[in-house]
Amino acid sequence: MARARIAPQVEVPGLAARRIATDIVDGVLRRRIALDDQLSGKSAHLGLATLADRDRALMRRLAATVLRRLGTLRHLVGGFLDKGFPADAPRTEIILLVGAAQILWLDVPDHAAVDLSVRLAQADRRAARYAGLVNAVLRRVAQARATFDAADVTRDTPEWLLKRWRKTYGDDTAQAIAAANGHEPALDLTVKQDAANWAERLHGEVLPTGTVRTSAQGAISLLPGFVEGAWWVQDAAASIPAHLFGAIAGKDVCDLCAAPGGKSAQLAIAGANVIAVDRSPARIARLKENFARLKLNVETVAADALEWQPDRRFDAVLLDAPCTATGTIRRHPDVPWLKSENDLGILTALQSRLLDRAANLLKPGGTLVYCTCSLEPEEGEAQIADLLARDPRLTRAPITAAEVFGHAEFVTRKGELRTLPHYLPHADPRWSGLDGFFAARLTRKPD
Ligand SMILES: C[S@@+](CC[C@H](N)C(=O)[O-])C[C@H]1O[C@@H](n2cnc3c(N)ncnc32)[C@H](O)[C@@H]1O
Repeated sequence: MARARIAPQVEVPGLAARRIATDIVDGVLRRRIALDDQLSGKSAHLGLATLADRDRALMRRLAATVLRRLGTLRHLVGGFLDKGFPADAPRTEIILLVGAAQILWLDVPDHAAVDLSVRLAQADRRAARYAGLVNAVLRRVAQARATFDAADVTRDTPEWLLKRWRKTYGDDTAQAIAAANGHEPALDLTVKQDAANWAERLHGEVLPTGTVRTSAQGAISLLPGFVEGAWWVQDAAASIPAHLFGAIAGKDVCDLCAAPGGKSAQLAIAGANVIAVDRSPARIARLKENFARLKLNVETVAADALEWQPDRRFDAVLLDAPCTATGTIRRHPDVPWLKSENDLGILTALQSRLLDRAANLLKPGGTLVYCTCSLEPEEGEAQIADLLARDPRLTRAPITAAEVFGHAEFVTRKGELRTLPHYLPHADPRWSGLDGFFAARLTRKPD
């Protein structure tokens, strides 16, 4: 291929949003940095501050769409490349995927998607020589749009993960989970009080869980109710475990993996005396910010739960353990591309040590709720079965359908919570679904 000159980048409208989306997708796929970490906080992309609100929203949507539909995009675009994606200029692949996502799913005219992608290639030292290829391939993507079947979402789940879900849940359910993960979900909020009023103000609806689900777009901090601390962002499924303690007012509760604090906040609002522990000082700082905004008072401890030695035991312990997070792919489309089967072994070992610790922190007669946002049974059902086998002080306190807002499909035969991303169906897929969560409730026998 002929050597191409690198074009100085002329800032045409919309180019910065595409460039930053390309950087961020590249950051996930090649540098393995989580999407959220690139969008806010200390590692956030420096260019974000330069984008107008509209461009920032477009950029986020673009990066998330590429990650959500990565397998489909690679399949379609790869089909137009005789020699595969250029190995000597890896950014070319990302530019092509970002361009194709605009043509297939975003409201961007084809010529703009192609032109901006060519400009991105021209400005990159290595990809510049492939600018002509980017132009030709994206034109073919535009021509193929009408006939390409983009509905086969199973391509968007890595093979190892799909294989596990088929084994655990059967082919049809695995397919339904993959399909649910293909849709951008609505925003879920847990409100301090008066859900119906907030649903109206935010043009949303109240789900059976009490969650307010809204299609509100844009910066969260600009939505009504944020500044005064009327609500916080929390998926409907994530709000269920805290309810499993029942009447908790006045009880001493320890939340062992607490940050950023959604479940501690629910417990504090329900009247519990909460102590929120988390290993990460940065995440504890975020939790404190959240609690200040929500005007809630909670004791916090930045410590490793495995080493932390409190001077008392607790009526209730919540362990929302670190996990592969494979139940949250709808909201975190980078998860399948950042996690591998190796992570599972490391995390399950940590979870079982944390469970032993949690059991030791309970008063006799106390209640332990364990939960993970994983679809993998090793991080849920199997952890509890193993714990019950090795710790005779504990018994399962089965969860009933009535406790999970009448949703019998959320409860397993053993009385554990198991939500799947395709539950809570709605005619509009963006309004349906909830995270895949597991939860079990155990009690410690009196000494
Ligand atoms: C699933 S998140 C918790 C989410 C939180 N419960 C909520 O509802 O907002 C898991 C948390 O566990 C923390 N963590 C991981 N290992 C830990 C350990 N050994 N001790 C304490 N916290 C830990 C992580 O820093 C992370 O904040």
